[in-house]
Amino acid sequence: MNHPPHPPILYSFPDGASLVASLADFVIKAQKESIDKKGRFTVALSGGSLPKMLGGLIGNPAVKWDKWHVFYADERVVPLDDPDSNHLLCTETLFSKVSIPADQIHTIDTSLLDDLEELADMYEKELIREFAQKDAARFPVFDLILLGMGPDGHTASLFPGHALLAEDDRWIAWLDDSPKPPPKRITFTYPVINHALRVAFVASGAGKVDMLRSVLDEPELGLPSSRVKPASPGQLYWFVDDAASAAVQYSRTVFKL
Ligand SMILES: O=C(O)[C@H](O)[C@@H](O)[C@H](O)[C@H](O)COP(=O)(O)O
Repeated sequence: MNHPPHPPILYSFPDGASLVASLADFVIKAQKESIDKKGRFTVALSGGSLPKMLGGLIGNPAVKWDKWHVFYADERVVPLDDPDSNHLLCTETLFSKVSIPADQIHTIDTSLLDDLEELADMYEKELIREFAQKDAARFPVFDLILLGMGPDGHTASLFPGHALLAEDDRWIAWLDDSPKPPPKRITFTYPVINHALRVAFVASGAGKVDMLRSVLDEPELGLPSSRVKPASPGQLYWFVDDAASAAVQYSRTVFKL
């Protein structure tokens, strides 16, 4: 059956503080719906500024951290204590300040295997264990995948022109030729991203203005971030600031707290 995607919902905020606060409200609402339905909340995180943008959740009594199951939309294949590690970033920025049970944080443990394909297989198997029996679907259905957008339009570790943009079978892929260092990475594929119930991009700053316009107003360019189109009933959201959305023609919802 064909499930055409809903159009993206774009929320634009005057400043970082209101973006952070509204993103926290959005995540808490998604969390409540998921826990009410299934008793758990499955979330995928990315690197960049994203973990910091989740700061509105820290210390918020509405967040049921013990129900969170956290995964990585992508990871740089470096030691887990390397400053380039997304896991290190998320640990320092978020996990060390909240109480997610350690076995519910699904690290891509780069210390276990040198071989990228084996590492991707290992993480894919971990996802299959967590999702396949529970959701009985061909691809996992995440409650929420949180993504950033790079200045070249990449998201997760899906880069413009890369062969992985066409991957339609695997859940987890690997690459050793990332145009942005470090070169070795593990990443969710589009089938995983586009089966999620909710995908939210978070992007801020004037440095994103041209790329955000291209991604939203020129989907025909096929930029990696434009290819994020969760199938119905999934929904794509953009949480951005007004500096990033200044050139966008696509309809905007301006949030007032
Ligand atoms: O893996 C990487 O190279 C980065 O983590 C990258 O994917 C980042 O998430 C985006 O460039 C958005 O970054 P900002 O949100 O910091 O702009």
